[in-house]
Amino acid sequence: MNAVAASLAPEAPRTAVVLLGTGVVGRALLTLLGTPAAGSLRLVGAANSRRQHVFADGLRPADVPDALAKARDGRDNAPLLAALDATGAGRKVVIDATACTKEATRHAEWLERGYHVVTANKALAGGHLQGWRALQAASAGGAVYGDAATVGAGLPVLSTLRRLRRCGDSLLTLEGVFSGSLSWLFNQYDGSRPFSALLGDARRLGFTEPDPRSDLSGEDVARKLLIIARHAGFALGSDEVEVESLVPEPLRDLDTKAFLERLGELDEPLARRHAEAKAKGKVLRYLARLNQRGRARVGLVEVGPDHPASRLSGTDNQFALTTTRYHSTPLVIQGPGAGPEITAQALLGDVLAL
Ligand SMILES: NC(=O)C1=CN([C@@H]2O[C@H](COP(=O)(O)OP(=O)(O)OC[C@H]3O[C@@H](n4cnc5c(N)ncnc54)[C@H](O)[C@@H]3O)[C@@H](O)[C@H]2O)C=CC1
Ligand SMILES: N[C@@H](CC=O)C(=O)O
Repeated sequence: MNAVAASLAPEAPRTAVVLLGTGVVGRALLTLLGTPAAGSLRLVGAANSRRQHVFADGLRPADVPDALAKARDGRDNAPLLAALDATGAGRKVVIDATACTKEATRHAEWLERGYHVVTANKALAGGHLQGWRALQAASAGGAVYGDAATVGAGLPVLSTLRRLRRCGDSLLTLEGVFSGSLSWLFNQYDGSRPFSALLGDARRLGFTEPDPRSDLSGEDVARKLLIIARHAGFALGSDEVEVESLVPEPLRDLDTKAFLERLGELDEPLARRHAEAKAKGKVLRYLARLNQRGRARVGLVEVGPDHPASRLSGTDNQFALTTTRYHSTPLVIQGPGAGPEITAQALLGDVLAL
């Protein structure tokens, strides 16, 4: 019997959870919810974009895909929240493992109603400034916003920044590689295989967003930059980040399926950029930068062998934080920054920290 199954008991659990999103990250989380580490949690509902299943006495995580496959079409969050209420649990948690903007816009409302929210979905915190402000106001009521998975797939970036700020330190500048998929792509890309073929691999490995244009357009990196900058006190609007998109103009407005059929059109422009960089003894890296005046830019940069980002491997992210106290040398946080297992662990970690 797995850990969550063992907690399928009539008495009120300490923590009850519902899971939105059973894709790459959601499925990895279901696996973790079946381990002893999650023994104190009761999963009472799960949903994908089309269906949901609710069971107030607790769902075995392994049974969720089957339960959703058998459920009728239809989505409504009210029964999921009602299932949380019905448990009488001390901590009621909505876990958002979707990339859905509509769900993200509800985060503040859930917090206001007393549900803790643990999210991998960056669309609210990294979207319009108004949404960020709504989140801050809603969190003041006591419900917790677990956001570790939104930056660096759980690397201790936001927690470190919060800790520094509590001590009176402040962020001066920020630079690094904030995308696991773009890091993996440019760490691998040497011109021998088409960029589009590598992108196909990155999708299969679960590193990209559901629509990889969110990565290639710089949108996902810009969101992470905004989340960090806002945590550091920069009230940056989403239109204040200069973003270089790697998606050729004719591919920008296609639906996802049509875009995926034309991935080959990415190859020529990137092969050219790669050859130009190589001729100068440099490599390409997709960098995010925030300067002391709050000027923010994300885009493709040629970096020489002396640049720290030139030495990254795999899906490594790198966050170099220069602060009033980490001044002569930045505080650098580096490690894998994408992948279902580590992202799911970041979600579980935030739930267990409540
Ligand atoms: N893959 C990774 O390495 C990382 C992903 N993330 C974030 O995790 C989130 C999920 O990513 P993936 O699992 O890779 O995507 P995915 O496309 O594999 O899964 C998304 C899931 O959300 C569901 N969904 C969509 N709209 C929904 C709605 N309104 N209600 C309920 N379910 C809904 C879909 O049916 C699907 O099950 C995204 O926000 C992504 O940015 C964050 C850090 C790392
Ligand atoms: N698609 C994202 C996943 C994590 O946020 C990335 O590539 O970094």
